[in-house]
Amino acid sequence: MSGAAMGRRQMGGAGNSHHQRRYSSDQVVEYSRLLSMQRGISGEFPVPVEPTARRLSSQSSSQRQHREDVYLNGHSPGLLDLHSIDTELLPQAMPHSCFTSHSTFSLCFLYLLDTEVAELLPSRRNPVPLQNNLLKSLSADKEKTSSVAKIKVVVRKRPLNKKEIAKKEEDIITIDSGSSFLTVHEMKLKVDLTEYLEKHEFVFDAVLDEDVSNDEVYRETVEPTVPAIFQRTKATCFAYGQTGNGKTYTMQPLPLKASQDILRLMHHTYRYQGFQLYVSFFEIYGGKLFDLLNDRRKLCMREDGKQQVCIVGLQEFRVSNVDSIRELIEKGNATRSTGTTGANEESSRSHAILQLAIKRSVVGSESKPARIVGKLSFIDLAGSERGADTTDNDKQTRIEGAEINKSLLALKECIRALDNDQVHIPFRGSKLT
Ligand SMILES: Nc1ncnc2c1ncn2[C@@H]1O[C@H](COP(=O)(O)OP(=O)(O)OP(=O)(O)O)[C@@H](O)[C@H]1O
Repeated sequence: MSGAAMGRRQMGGAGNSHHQRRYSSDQVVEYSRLLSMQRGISGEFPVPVEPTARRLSSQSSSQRQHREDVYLNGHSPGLLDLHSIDTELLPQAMPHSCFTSHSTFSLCFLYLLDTEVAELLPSRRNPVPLQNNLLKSLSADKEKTSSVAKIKVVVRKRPLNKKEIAKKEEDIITIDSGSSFLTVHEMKLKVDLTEYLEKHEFVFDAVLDEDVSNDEVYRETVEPTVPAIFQRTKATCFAYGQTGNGKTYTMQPLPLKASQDILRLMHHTYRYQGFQLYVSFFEIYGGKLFDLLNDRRKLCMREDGKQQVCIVGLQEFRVSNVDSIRELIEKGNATRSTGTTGANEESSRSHAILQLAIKRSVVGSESKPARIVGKLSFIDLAGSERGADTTDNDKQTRIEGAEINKSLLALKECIRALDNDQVHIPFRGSKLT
């Protein structure tokens, strides 16, 4: 569906210009911006039909060469550390305040991990191998010297929904199958008001098309991190994107799949080594914390003597089989705050954080509390919203939207500070951070 629609758009314009982004972080920013802007023009194009295959094969060899050059000269799709993430990872998205579900139909799906884990991860699948030795050594150095975290950015496209199809909205993204590229087609107007399409190509660590299953999403994103959490690593996987673009749909199956793998490792590879698995699930709603596994009990966030942030009163459940984990996850999901926005009838109005903690008791002192070894956190962020998406909504929904955007802005500030190696990271900007 999307391919054909894309072809139509491309051919429908009076001309084509072609932009390729050079840095992954720019990609995230520019990508969000472009997607946001499309709303105003959706459904306004002439629609001559041009199948995707023809469109792609009609690309000139120089275009293809250019694309390869970009890959070889700086688009190593390896694990990104924060130094390679542009400081403007999220900010442009927020001030633009023009998020819309109607033609923004993909989400950025990221995970961050502690430095230790980078070495433990299997080597990435590079669609185009780095051939330049200098580049190779630079990227190796970068991986080694990354002092804070590693980040991997995966984008998943969702299909147009019924509402969008009914409104004859256009699909503005094409993905070359098996590649890490995606193209956003932006309609522009010349000074003489003739329309033309500008193509923007983006490279991410991975790009998943609309027909990709949740299992494949898991394999691409979370699965490689699971063994690492037995090796004193904390990994965080979060879904970012505007309201209605599929964050919850994508995130919900992941913790259960991860738990299955964790239990398998505990019962086989790490058998008799004293590892235990704990589940906790809470949400941040309106700047306050609520335990989703304990009747939405209000929780407090405190810093201990070691400057570690603790969530006081959060219930953790020790689990040893998949069924009990499934029950807990379902219970938490059912308790989560949802509402309706102009863009999503069942919109999550909170950031939901599900944590799978691996603990271990010291041999010989089983009576003492087990110590944490590693943690896998899944954060289903609330969707960012633009003002126009909330005009139909009541006051409460608009207040929620403002609070959500505020916390996402704080998240952006932290990523920016980490990226700039700043001494002060504004983690106190929001409960989320
Ligand atoms: N990849 C997909 N394939 C099929 N349907 C999808 C896909 N992604 C999302 N959807 C559908 O789109 C709708 C909105 O998705 P979802 O609730 O996950 O969005 P969201 O980003 O979590 O929104 P919000 O931020 O408002 O909570 C749902 O009905 C969901 O089933």
